[in-house]
Amino acid sequence: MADGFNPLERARWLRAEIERHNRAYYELDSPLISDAEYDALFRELLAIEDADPALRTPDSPTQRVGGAPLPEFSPVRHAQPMLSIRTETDFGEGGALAFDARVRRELKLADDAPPVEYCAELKFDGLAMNLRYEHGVLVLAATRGDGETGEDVTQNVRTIRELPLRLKGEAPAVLEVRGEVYMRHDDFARYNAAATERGEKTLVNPRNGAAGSIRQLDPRIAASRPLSFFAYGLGETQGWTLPATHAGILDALADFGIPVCGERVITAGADGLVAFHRHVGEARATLPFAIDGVVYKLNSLALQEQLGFITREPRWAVAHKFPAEEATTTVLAIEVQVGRTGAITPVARLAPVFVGGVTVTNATLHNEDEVWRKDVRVGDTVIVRRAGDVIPEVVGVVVERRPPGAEAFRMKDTCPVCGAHTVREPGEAVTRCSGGFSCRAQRIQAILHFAGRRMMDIEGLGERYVERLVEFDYVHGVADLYRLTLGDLLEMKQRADERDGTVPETVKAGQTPTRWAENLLAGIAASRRPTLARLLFALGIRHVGESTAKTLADWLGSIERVRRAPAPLLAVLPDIGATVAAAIADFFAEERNVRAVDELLCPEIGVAPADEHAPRPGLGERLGWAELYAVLGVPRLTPLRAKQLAAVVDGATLAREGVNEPLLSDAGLPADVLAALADWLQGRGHRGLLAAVAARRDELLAALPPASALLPAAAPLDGKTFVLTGTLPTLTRDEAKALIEAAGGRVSASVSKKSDYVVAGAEAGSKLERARELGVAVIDEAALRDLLARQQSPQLPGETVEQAAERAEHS
Ligand SMILES: NC(=O)c1ccc[n+]([C@@H]2O[C@H](COP(=O)([O-])OP(=O)(O)OC[C@H]3O[C@@H](n4cnc5c(N)ncnc54)[C@H](O)[C@@H]3O)[C@@H](O)[C@H]2O)c1
Ligand SMILES: [Zn+2]
Repeated sequence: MADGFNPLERARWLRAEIERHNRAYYELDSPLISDAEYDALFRELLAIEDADPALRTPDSPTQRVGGAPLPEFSPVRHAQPMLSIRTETDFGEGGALAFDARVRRELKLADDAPPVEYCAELKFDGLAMNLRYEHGVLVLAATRGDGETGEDVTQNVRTIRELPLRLKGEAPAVLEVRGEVYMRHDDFARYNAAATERGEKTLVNPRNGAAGSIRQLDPRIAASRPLSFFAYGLGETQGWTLPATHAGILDALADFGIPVCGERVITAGADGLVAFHRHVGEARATLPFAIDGVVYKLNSLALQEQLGFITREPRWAVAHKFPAEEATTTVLAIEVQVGRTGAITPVARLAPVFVGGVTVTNATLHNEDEVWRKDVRVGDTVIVRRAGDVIPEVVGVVVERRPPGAEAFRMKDTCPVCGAHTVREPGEAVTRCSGGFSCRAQRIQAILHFAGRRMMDIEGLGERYVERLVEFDYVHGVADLYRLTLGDLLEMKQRADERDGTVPETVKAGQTPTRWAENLLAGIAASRRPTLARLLFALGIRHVGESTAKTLADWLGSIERVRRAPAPLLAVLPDIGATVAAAIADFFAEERNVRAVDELLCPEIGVAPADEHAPRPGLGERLGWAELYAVLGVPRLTPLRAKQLAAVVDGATLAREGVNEPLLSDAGLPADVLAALADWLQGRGHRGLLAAVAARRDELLAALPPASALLPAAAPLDGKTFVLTGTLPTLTRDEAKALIEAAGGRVSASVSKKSDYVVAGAEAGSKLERARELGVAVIDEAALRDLLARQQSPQLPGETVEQAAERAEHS
């Protein structure tokens, strides 16, 4: 042949290649290529064999089903062969039209004959299974294998909880149920999370998870993997009058107690099939399990019989697939991206591949651990997944196709953008650039976030402009956006064009060359009066997402109040909690952030929330004594205990009467907490503080004083470890321990390098020696009391430290 194409050779090669993939897929449950690629090979072979039937060998994969059964399992000869189904490759309406047309032709229906009735189901993406019930009892479960002979996996199938071991109702002598074993998305995720935790291998996808679990030799392993089942047809039956339709069979199986998927319809004609395909395509992402298409079946069993079978598939059924959500491609490079909070995310640059309906050129690798866990390397062949709108991700590597010399990925210890060193907090998966706002990448991302649609919604301020504005230093912080002039923007564009060597775009009809800049300035100006929630979200405070920003805006009503609210007070707002409250406090503790907010709000720039209001009326009610107790920072008084305390005594009474037994015995607080409370009340100025808060509660709530006002400094012994030894002059060992713990310290039994102090009394023994050896500070009871007394007296709003101390003296 002129072009060197030899169909005989090609067919041979395709057969060998398909065999190889069948083995990897069916026998080893670890495919080397994506289904789409496999299907392409299979179609090509079909086409060659169709063009020249002489090339069709009896052992061609087109003439057979699946793969050989594994020798580890007992073989099961199927009473009726388990076939495959023909796949329509047209993902659009064409697939449904072609099937309906074929059925009508083969049934020899006249053009004006009424539409054919079909049963349409989902095509579950799992593993085909034949369940044999004899007199209602499950006696055998077998895989499809090569269609003739499967594997006996009864032990493993018995572990599927939703499958009845005994059928409901009056069961026939023999009933073989055909269906799919699959793994639900949530079970898959939960299993993988647990496996990761145990340091075990994770499952690549639910399909492989199901297939791999069923073909475990150890039924305990299968039992540990959460599997599910849906029936879709029958094998052999004895002693049963078959229903007249396929839909009738499914209903009957459901009545026997076998799981049958509810997403099925009886419909008529090509239109009905098209509608079902479209409907399922839209619902696909929300289904709790994976499907790879829908299946159409002629509903009437009589008509099914009339059509019969060809080699490996019935003529009366077809699979109409959806575009694959997974594909294989190669990794061209692994780059890292720096996000708004400095988080460094590895990203795989990929050879372009069509998946999930779009061309994908990169996929997130999440973080360093993920890259390691999946061991993705440059040059690797990887399986990429893109489902719905989610960011494409690399699900796994085809290790067999790794080129020699491919090197494992290593995260550099400096930021690729600013060169600052990177840090990874213990217990965190994320590596961050420590450059903060001096890192250009972080600045760019912060500004992009600020301008985003759900934040300040600055029209026209896309990635390209932000990059240039930052790069050429027209914008450093977000406030600078509002200082930009037309001159700045045009100059920036000119500099960028000169540097990039781009010819300025030719003037489009009706567009002046400055139109874009005017539009951008108009977009910036139009963003000046956002809602408070948007502004708060836009600031990019860690953990403050859209809904948290809304809560803050709702309850507090002004950015000033959000800034001044003490963290424990924020923490009692609905759905905020300690982490978020701490993040907000951290944000405003940074000088630069305060300055940025001040700048934005200054009259010259004129960004101002359009909806400031007084604190929500309910705030005063909500901040009952429970919350105020929590705010006051009494040691050991967790929010829950604060609630218990508030249930029996308000702050004014407590300030007046102190911890007295009859008053507090109803609170149900542990003795050590009561002791800590009593102790706290003895502390300098605490009673006075409580009384003052009680007297001025409404005022305080309205003003939401600065954080420093209501909060004691960190407990004096926070994080310090003590060891007690010998007999102290006045304190018992338990009392000393309680005091230390109430002040945030820890008492340990033995001296180590980690000990901060050894408190030694009379007749101290070996611990004292050990402390001296290790150079740990040794103190006596008096010194301990000094440490305990170092607690500062909290201030009230507007008070200096001195004034607070003075007030404390007088109380
Ligand atoms: N990636 C690879 O290397 C590789 C190798 C071999 C096969 N494959 C994939 O497997 C497919 C071929 O395998 P197949 O022969 O099992 O065909 P198939 O999976 O495309 O279709 C037949 C199977 O569909 C299942 N099914 C799910 N829902 C059903 C329903 N409602 N009614 C009837 N059957 C239903 C049954 O288990 C049945 O055996 C190929 O299209 C390819 O995508 C991939
Ligand atoms: Zn950096």
